[in-house]
Amino acid sequence: MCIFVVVKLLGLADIGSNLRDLWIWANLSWGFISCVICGVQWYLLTLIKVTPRICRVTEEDRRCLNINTDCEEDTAETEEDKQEEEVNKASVMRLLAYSKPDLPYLLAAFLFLTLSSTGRIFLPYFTGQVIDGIAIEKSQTKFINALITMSLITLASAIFAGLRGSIFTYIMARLNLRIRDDLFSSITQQEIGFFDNIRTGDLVSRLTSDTSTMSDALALNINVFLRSLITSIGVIVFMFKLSWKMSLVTFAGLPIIIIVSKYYGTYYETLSEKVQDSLAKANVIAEEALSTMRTVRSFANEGGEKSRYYKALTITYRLGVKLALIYGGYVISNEVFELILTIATFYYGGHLVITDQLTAGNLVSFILYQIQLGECLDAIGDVYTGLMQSLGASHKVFEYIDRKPVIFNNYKGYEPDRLHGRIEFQNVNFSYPTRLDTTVLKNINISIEPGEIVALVGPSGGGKSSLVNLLQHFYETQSGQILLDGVKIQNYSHSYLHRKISMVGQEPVLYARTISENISYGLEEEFSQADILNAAKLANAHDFITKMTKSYETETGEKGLQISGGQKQRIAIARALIRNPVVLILDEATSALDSESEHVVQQAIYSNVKGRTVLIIAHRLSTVESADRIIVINQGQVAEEGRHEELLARGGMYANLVKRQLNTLDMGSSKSQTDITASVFF
Ligand SMILES: Nc1ncnc2c1ncn2[C@@H]1O[C@H](COP(=O)(O)OP(=O)(O)OP(=O)(O)O)[C@@H](O)[C@H]1O
Repeated sequence: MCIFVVVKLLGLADIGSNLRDLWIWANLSWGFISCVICGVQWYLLTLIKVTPRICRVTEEDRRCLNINTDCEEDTAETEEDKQEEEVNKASVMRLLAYSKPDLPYLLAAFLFLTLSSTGRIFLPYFTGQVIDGIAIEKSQTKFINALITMSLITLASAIFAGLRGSIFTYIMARLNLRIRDDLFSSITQQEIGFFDNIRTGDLVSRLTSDTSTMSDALALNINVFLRSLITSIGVIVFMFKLSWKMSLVTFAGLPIIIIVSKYYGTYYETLSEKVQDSLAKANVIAEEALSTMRTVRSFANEGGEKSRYYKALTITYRLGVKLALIYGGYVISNEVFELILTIATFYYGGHLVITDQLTAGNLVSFILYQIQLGECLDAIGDVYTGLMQSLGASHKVFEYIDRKPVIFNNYKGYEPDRLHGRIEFQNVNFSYPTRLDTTVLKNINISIEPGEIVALVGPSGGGKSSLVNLLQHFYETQSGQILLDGVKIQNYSHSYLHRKISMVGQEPVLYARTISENISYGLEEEFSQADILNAAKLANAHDFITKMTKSYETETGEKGLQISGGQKQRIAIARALIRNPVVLILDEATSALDSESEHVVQQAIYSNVKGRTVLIIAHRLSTVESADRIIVINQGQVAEEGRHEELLARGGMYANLVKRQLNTLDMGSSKSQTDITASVFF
């Protein structure tokens, strides 16, 4: 109907009707009004489809009519859309606020953008002038003048475009730096429970791809959007100036192209999102397999992992096929509509040139403008999708940047000059945040004196590691408190607490750095080379380190994979000892050592414990028996406590476990004494 109105107007103008006649405009207005009414009707029809009216159908109707929950889905979808819109609005504001420090650069970039876009608008006009000068007027002066003007405009526009591009890229780099820094710092502040619940791959993709997509929003999409918008406005003005009749032909056909593009675009976008999601799932599978390649190899499960990955990829592939079909349909229909529009323009333009209503040069200019407008509208469409993607990504990034950790790390807390190392657990009850329904520690009351060596023993899963996790303030207790020298651990400064309490964990993590850097990890220049050597000697690591060709400068590889398990443990012990901690926690820290090395390390620890409280979690009898006190933890409770001999005499759980252990050893009478002391206790 729109096209009909336009064609009627052009036809009347062409047969020489007086366009000032009222009846002509009344007729055209009627056509236009009916067009609007038609649009409104279509809109109302679409609304009916998604109104929750069907939802008022009773349960009985639903059963009789076998109506499913589609209507609920529809309403849910509209709710979701609304929410997404709100989120996008908030993200735009946030993104703009984030760009505040770049305001001077942004203003400069926008200035150059306006200048370069304005320059580009004049180019087709002068191209037409050159053609008119050559072909119609055959005037050398006219075409040379037009050529010079065109060259100057092109040159200026190129310089401005270059300046615009580099400033936007610079802004993008600055924005990226700020966002990544803020995001990484926010993530590293989160409580340990947060990391229990989230995949590392997820966080890494926030840090890498989402932050890039997000800065693209500003530097790339907004740049392209504004550039295309300014050019489009200028182009439309020129088109109407050259020929209002031809402009009407162009704009009559344009809505069809826009509707087709939007229809396909929305569908394409939804499918693309699905492809991205399925690809992310496949990536998780690949990441898991690649990061555990040793385990995969040792179970010879390469085939299993391959087929898991292939299955995930097949989903992406199927979606990809659908996407390809949709894309094909889109390109064909788009090209056909564009062809129709071009033919209409040439046909009508040719008619205008032949009837002397338009010059040939102006026709060429007009067609160039038409192409430019098509490009700009295409770019605006693409930018919209890109902008939405960026906003989606920025929403996720801001969610992490804004997240307040559940456990607050006190950065300016209590820092006494001297710490004695008295530890008290008072009525502690604890569940992990990921499993709140399971109480891991139940009413724990333990008091450890400064300088005492306490061994925590008990069956696996009893709660020993959870106790030391709490002592390091990795988690918050549900009730009760943990005191260090009579002060709640949460009142201490974060860095002070972790300088005074050092831990060597069950699977010590080394970084892909040199041995020397691993031992001094986190110490920031407050140590000497002698300190590193001393700590390594205490941990019985010095000898094996100096035997390596690069000695302390040997790289340990990713997660310390280039050295043995026992060597890794000794470096981790040296890393704990260099801090000269008041409380030393060894959670199965010597389990990978042979009994000889373990003995040396233990001697080193025991002879250096003066003024140091040591908490040892161990399964080996040799490690446990020489402790000042043994605490048996079973099912989250303190089952028994006392010295080795006392507990043996008491004949309780500890004694039973020792007896059972020794019986097992008696049966293997060929074992040496070393084997006995090294054997697994619990
Ligand atoms: N991060 C966690 N999230 C949820 N539950 C956990 C977590 N870590 C441990 N648990 C659970 O808490 C309970 C106590 O585990 P903990 O590691 O403290 O036992 P443990 O005595 O140190 O065992 P082991 O001797 O095998 O190291 C177990 O049931 C375990 O499954």
